[in-house]
Amino acid sequence: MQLDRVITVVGAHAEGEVGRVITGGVLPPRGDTMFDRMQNLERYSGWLRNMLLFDPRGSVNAAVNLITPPCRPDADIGMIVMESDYFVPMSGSNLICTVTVALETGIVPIKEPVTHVRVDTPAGLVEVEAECAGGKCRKVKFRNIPSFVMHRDRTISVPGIGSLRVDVAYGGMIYCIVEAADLGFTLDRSEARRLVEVGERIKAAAAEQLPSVHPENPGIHTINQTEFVGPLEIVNGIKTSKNAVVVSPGRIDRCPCGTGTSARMALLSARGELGIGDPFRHLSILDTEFDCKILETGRAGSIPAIVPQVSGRAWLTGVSHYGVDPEDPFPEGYRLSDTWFN
Ligand SMILES: O=C(O)[C@H]1NCC[C@@H]1O
Repeated sequence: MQLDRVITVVGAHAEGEVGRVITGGVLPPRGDTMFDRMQNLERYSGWLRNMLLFDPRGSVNAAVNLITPPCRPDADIGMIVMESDYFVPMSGSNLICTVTVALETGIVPIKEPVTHVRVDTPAGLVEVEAECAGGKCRKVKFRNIPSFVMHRDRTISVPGIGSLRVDVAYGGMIYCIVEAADLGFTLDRSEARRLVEVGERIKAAAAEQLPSVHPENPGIHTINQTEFVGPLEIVNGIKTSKNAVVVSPGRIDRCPCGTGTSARMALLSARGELGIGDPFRHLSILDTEFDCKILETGRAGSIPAIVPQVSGRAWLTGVSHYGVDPEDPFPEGYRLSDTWFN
């Protein structure tokens, strides 16, 4: 066996969504903030994402995370999320996977019954309460960064669809939020492929027609996901809804999407449909769940925001060592449109 660049990765999924975590073989990128580090990793070490996520070592449904020392003195770890098309400031499922892996592999010592972990992310500090028992992490509850509405009740023109009413909100990434019923969707699993096709078209149109920039960090800009939402209903006394986020280049988030949930809670709050402290249950296309609420109001620059809390669970799936045979014609992998959409 001859392998260059041997990298250790612990596999995990959060409520169905794959979030692999690098635990060895990669040095932290340079940068004074986690946002700088994320940009430097993308600029100078794009091969890492390509090698681990593209075929033949990865697959379109996965994301990979790098744990680093934090930049902030008040944080315990840093986290950089690499998704197939974007290095993203924050991701709920990837945070849940990263914290669970950090705890269950001993990178962060477990304290039972609750371990507090402060995660320095490119989007800001995210405080985590991890419920732990028997040496395992059984629930990750996190206080996300301030989330807010960027465009309300706008009409865009989408090729092949025509006029469509949408909202745009930020929850760690920028989402174009669409009522699924407006396009005849019920968010059943059987609709996954069609949701992807339509969702990618909506994303492209919305990104062009509704410029969106974070008021405190101009480096965070442009709609990069479509979130289809179902009706808000009361189930067993809890405000409950289903959603399906289309993750580029074209697949459905398997979990209820932590950043999409945060963006949606900001919209529900702006519409007067979700108050501070109201329990909110968000379901994925697989019917897995995040339990959530709005903790308090906040601000992003001068824009009113909410501070969301999201909780869910991750499970470890294995440990792998990835490397590159020096004779391999695909050291950085490849993407083929049968599964990669583009
Ligand atoms: O939970 C989230 O925020 C996400 N899951 C995959 C796509 C988003 O990063």
